[in-house]
Amino acid sequence: MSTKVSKRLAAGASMPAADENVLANTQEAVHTALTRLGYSDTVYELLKEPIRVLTVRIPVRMDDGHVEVFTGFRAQHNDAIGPTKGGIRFHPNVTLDEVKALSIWMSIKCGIFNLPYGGAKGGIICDPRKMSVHEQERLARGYVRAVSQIVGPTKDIPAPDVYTNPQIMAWMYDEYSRIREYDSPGFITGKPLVLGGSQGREKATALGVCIAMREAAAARKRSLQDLRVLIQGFGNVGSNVAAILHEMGVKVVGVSDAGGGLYDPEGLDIPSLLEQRDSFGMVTPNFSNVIPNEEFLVQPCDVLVPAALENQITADNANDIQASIIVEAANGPTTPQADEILAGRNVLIVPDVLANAGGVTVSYFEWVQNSQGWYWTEEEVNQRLEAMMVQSVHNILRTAERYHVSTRLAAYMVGIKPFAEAMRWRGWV
Ligand SMILES: NC(=O)C1=CN([C@@H]2O[C@H](COP(=O)(O)OP(=O)(O)OC[C@H]3O[C@@H](n4cnc5c(N)ncnc54)[C@H](O)[C@@H]3O)[C@@H](O)[C@H]2O)C=CC1
Ligand SMILES: O=C(O)CCC(=O)C(=O)O
Repeated sequence: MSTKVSKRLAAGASMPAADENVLANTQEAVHTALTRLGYSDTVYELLKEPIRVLTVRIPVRMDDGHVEVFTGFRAQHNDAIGPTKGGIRFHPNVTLDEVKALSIWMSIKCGIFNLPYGGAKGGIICDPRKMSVHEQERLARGYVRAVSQIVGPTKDIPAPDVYTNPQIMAWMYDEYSRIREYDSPGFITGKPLVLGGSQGREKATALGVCIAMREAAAARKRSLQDLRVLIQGFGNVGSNVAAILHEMGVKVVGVSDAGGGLYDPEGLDIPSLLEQRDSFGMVTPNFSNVIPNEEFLVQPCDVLVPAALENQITADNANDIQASIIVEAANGPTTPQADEILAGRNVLIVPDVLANAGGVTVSYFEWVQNSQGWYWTEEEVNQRLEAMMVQSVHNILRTAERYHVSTRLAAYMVGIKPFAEAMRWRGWV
């Protein structure tokens, strides 16, 4: 760990456990990647934090008549390449540091996939599971009013993330268009199809994860059809990974949600679980044989797909994880200490910034279609996504081999380089 980061961690009494501080971990990874590529400390100085962060307070009239004030954030990491882009998360544990880290990860994804964007991310501290639909709508609209000055189709383009969905994107799109007094479909992606959404966006992150899994398995000389897969999280990403794998004839032996996990070594009945799933990705309340979340990740499997939240694979469970391949669908699921343990055990990791970038890639397709008013078929979307995923996975595997570094460091090196170069050409550094 660099001296700067160690000092920052030592100074922060109220910070989370050092190994679980997602912002410090991300800064450390960016620093290592830039140093390895030979860039100066000035480049790191500009890339270690978002260039712009807005904290907003959003008053919302609740259904019982009282006003509740919510805190929200929008972090824009770097706009040297183009407008910034990234999802909005509704979750009770959202923090500013988390949103900043998520915005940096968005930049790395865009860099790896050569998308003409920098990264951004938004979050609101709230629990939509305890709010009515009308309260969620008022919150979504209030957030857009609060950040409207810094977002827009050529400035910063939001999208869905944890506990947000096409309906919330539709309200946000409507609110933004009213403020600007013209229809602006390119302001936000992940919209319903009838409002200019893209074919394939809903499943795009999951499809990208499955393509990355197939390529990683091939790199280990394994066929996907022979593998047993364990999926943590049964929301947009996790449930669609399960659905796609099931269609491909791959055995899904475990799925979990915020309440715990279900496991069957013979393979779960995925179509039935998909039918029972609620809009917040919960399925376990319908079962009595639920495994506690702490025990779920260490169940027997060949491939583990974390598709929930950050810091799930830690020094506490990394030695007991049985998968030989981990495909990170979630953002930031693995701590640096766990990474080291897994590397020592020769576990192949397809890092988040590579594995889950199918989502932002098809969001980019949506934005392109909105600007052209010309819409593609699902087949066209999926073919383009497949080509970009395969190329990116092989690029990262080759880079890891060439520089003798982990796949995560290789992904950071490939993803951060375009930002360093764009800033140099612009004369910023
Ligand atoms: N939706 C998208 O297009 C993209 C999502 N991601 C990432 O994928 C992850 C999942 O996102 P979504 O599926 O969109 O969210 P979602 O809100 O649709 O689903 C979240 C799922 O995680 C489960 N969960 C929450 N806490 C849990 C815990 N402690 N243990 C096990 N499960 C838990 C929930 O019950 C739910 O099943 C997040 O890290 C997100 O940032 C990354 C790229 C794009
Ligand atoms: O679709 C997008 O623009 C962003 C998706 C996202 O938030 C992510 O990749 O973490």
